[in-house]
Amino acid sequence: MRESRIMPTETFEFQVEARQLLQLMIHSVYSDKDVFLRELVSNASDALDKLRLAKLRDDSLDADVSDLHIELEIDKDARTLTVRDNGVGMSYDEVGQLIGTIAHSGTAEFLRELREAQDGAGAEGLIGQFGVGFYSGFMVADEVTLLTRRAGERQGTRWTSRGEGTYTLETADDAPQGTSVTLHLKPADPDNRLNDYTSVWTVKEIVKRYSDFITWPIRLVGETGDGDGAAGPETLNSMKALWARSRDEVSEEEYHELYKHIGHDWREPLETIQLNAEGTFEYQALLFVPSHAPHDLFNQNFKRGVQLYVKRVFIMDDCEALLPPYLRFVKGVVDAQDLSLNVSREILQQDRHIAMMQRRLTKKTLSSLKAMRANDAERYATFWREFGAVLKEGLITDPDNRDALLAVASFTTTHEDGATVTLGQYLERMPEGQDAIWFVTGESRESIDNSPHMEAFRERGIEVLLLTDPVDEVWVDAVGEYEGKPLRSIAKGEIDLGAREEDRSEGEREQQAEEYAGLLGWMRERLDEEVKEVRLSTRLTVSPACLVADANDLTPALENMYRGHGPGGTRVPGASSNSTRTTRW
Ligand SMILES: Nc1ncnc2c1ncn2[C@@H]1O[C@H](COP(=O)(O)OP(=O)(O)OP(=O)(O)O)[C@@H](O)[C@H]1O
Repeated sequence: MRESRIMPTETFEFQVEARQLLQLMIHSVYSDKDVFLRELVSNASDALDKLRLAKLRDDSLDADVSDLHIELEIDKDARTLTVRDNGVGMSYDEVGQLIGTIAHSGTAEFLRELREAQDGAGAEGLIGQFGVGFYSGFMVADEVTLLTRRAGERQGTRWTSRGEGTYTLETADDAPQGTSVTLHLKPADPDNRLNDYTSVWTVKEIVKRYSDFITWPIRLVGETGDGDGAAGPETLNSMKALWARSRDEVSEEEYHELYKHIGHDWREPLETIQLNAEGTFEYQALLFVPSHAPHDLFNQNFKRGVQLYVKRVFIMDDCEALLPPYLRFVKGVVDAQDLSLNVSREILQQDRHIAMMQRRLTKKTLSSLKAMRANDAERYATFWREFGAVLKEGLITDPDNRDALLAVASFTTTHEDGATVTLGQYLERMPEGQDAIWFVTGESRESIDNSPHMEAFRERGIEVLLLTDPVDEVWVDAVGEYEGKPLRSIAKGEIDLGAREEDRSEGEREQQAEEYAGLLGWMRERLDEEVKEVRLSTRLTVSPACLVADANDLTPALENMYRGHGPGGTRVPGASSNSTRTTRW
């Protein structure tokens, strides 16, 4: 037991961002206010997971884990609803840190997006993404009290706020282990979708809808509306671990609610992937592909990975060893039978079984994406728009799965506006005699369209892949060729597209070269510092001149990126090289 200390009641100001968020909650942009209960139950469930794990790892921890559960208590007279757990709880300092501030890095961006979305339909979706769970209580309550005691500590803490800029903190001697959050409910206002949360029926219905899969019992105590309650408190959820059940037993809605719980997302996932591995090393996995890319997907410290359970016991969030970095957008649960409960991140990185699991989960995910592409083009287009740039990193870092990745990697081309093709489809419609897969890279579609390099290709009707993600510069190099056809940049090296009717004959070209030799020589001299060579070209039809890189050089877009002018903070794995240029006239 830790020493207790008496702290007088102190009033604190919310951090600026927290205050802004609270204001948004109070004047809620979120039409479905019922979700506050999902958020509080979700926090309670996490707190129970944490305590069970802490006790497993340290048996001397002075905490009771004999009946871990969540309680919902309704008091109609006082118009309160309390969500209580006997989980890990929080210390006095933790309450101040976790509840009074917003630790999430993306908060500033979130607030900006939220303000922009205020008038649009997007605002609702944003809230779920940014871990503002606890604050959602202020959508339905005008005062919130949190009483908590950290497992192993003697003294508790009481936190109270009306959400108006300040909160109070005081020590409490009467706090049981765990946390209770009491909401002093606003009057019901069905017109604004503010339901009566003192209604037993309403509360039961919300739990069933949003939290049925929570693996801890959620019990209704106090006013249960069921007579004298002699049969003991009623458990509202079925507690079924969805990943351990066969797919035909579980509804899509149930999967989606689990996704929202673990993915901290409000929207439905795009795809649900289930895997049940039997044999010497058994595990079950339930993976989800979100429908939207998170705002920090390309940040170096993006938290990636799925939740790891061992025999139904939660072990860790963000277990990155189970999927490669290019699948970092995948969320889900993996429950392994034969791992130690004490397994650490370091051990996982070196474990041979984990490496096998990663291989299998990767293949399963890629085959699901392939099936999605084949069966539901529209859904796949959403997937590719959101996550294509990430998946393409795999073309560089995961040669073993390169074919599977190329089977789903989709590119816009000069042929069909908006429609995408795989390299396979490009080859299928490639005219006889074409000896390369042509591509162009650039920062945007517009810059590509205006590129003089496109002229000859446009003129001859040769299909060109339009690549605008920074990673494109690198994977085309790493992959090099597809089915024997080299991938070639239209902006690099000598290009011979074959003669057209109106093209000049060899003799004429030689004559021209002689005619312009003086001018070219003069230019070469003047531009000596800037370019390697100046020569006549057939690749232009309208523009007078263009810059061309040598076949092995960086393209201008990549060069820009390395100089720090490119898309900020973006990581491109495996890039290298330096640059020289040729100017053509
Ligand atoms: N019932 C609880 N027991 C113990 N700690 C809690 C409880 N509720 C909240 N916390 C702590 O407060 C933190 C902030 O909670 P909050 O709901 O605001 O965000 P979050 O849970 O981290 O994110 P999200 O809502 O996206 O899950 C939690 O991460 C947790 O550490």
